[in-house]
Amino acid sequence: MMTHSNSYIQVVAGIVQNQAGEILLSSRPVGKAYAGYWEFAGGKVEQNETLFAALQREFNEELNIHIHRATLWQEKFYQYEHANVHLHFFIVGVADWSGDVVAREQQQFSWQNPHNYTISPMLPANAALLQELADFLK
Ligand SMILES: Nc1nc2c([nH]c(=O)n2[C@H]2C[C@H](O)[C@@H](COP(=O)(O)OP(=O)(O)OP(=O)(O)O)O2)c(=O)[nH]1
Repeated sequence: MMTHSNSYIQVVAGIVQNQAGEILLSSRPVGKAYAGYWEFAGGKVEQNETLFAALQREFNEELNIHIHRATLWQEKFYQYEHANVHLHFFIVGVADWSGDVVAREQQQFSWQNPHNYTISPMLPANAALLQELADFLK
């Protein structure tokens, strides 16, 4: 069991589903590390913030949607050249969010079929997870 809570930045990311069984991907804005790469919306957890509160805050800030409920699905550790991250991936089912999706931070968003992505590149830390997700959602 890895315990890296001191040296690893805590990050939350949400896998939001729609009625068509698609999942929501976001592109990283210009100016950030890996700008233009696709990821699940989310971001760094702040001091004294729960993972779920961070997820709610990031989705409101970035995509204008409200998360009512989310289920922690997977955790991953990854070492980038810019940071070491402890990623917490949440599944947000079709009934677990509301609002109209609006890209509020100069990013793009795209609803994607988890069995057939038409966008790239994806963040390298997510490669294995995207495979597991296709199996999980089939
Ligand atoms: N949001 C998100 N981040 C991910 C995913 N996969 C992955 O490796 N990451 C990494 C990229 C970044 O190093 C880190 C998230 O940090 P960030 O810089 O985007 O967070 P933030 O929005 O809070 O950034 P900032 O306010 O500090 O600019 O986690 C993912 O699917 N979603």
